[in-house]
Amino acid sequence: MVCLLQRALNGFLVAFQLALQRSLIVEQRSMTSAVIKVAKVGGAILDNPQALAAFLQAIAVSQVPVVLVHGGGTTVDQQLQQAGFISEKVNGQRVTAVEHMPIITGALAGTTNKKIVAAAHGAGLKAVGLSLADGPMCALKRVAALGCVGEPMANAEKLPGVELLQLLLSSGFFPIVSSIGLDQDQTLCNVNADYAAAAIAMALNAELLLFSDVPAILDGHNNPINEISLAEARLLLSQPFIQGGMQVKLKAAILAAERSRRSTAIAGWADAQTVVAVLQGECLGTHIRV
Ligand SMILES: Nc1ncnc2c1ncn2[C@@H]1O[C@H](COP(=O)(O)OP(=O)(O)O)[C@@H](O)[C@H]1O
Ligand SMILES: CC(=O)N[C@@H](CCC(=O)OP(=O)(O)O)C(=O)O
Repeated sequence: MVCLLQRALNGFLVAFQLALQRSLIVEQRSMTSAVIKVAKVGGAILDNPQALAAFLQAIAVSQVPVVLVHGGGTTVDQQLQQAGFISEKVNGQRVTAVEHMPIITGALAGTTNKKIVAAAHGAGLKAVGLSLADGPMCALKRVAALGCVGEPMANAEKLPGVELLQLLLSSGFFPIVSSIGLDQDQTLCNVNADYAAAAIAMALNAELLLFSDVPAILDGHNNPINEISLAEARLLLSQPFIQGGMQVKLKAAILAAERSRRSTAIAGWADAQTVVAVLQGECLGTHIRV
């Protein structure tokens, strides 16, 4: 009798394990076939460890394949200042002297990247820290007027770093990418993180979601702008209330929407529920429709 019961129990356990395995495989398959999202988070989130943890938790629960590109402008400001350097921005991009590059590389590809990797492990994600230079992920042309600054160039062929990202995603890893890249002479360059995210989104044919310290693009009366067409977004660029970092962000969003023919979003990172909703395709923040 005991023996029969034991056998029935074993049979049940085997069937249960098989069902579990099958559902995990189905879930993994649907994760890898879903549209990839390239999420970019501004560096200001690092000043708020609780918000960073909640943001990463939101990515973990969203069940969406995500590549995270991060900024770190505030950390760069602090570290350049500590070293006695004066730094300025032109139209939202940092003028980067060659002697600033070791500090900027350390701040973005080192301190910032590894702090986010550590926090992502805390959220249960299999985080891997990379930079644009790994592979590499995109080709850059120097913007001579800004010093050691690179801007992504459109690339017909898939670069090895893009394949690396696809490999990592298909194995369940969570790539976290800083915006330090290489120009055509293989020299390190500082790249604005919004442009870096747009370039990766285009290369992966992914959807671009730019998370910032503001909930949306605000109009001249400080009201959030919700859904706009690509044509309306282009017109917005010349409006006087689009200033500094938002100029670059809007340009990056337009570029990605134009090239990938996918809607892009500019939303806030401060509320984790908003982050989950945006990752799952809800129209919160500013959406540029294609
Ligand atoms: N029209 C606008 N709507 C919203 N934010 C704007 C606007 N114009 C300028 N900004 C500024 O842009 C900032 C976001 O850009 P940035 O500082 O580069 O953020 P991030 O680090 O998230 O990329 C906001 O904090 C705000 O101060
Ligand atoms: C060329 C350029 O502007 N590089 C940026 C890179 C970091 C960044 O973009 O950070 P945020 O997203 O936090 O602003 C910089 O040096 O600040």
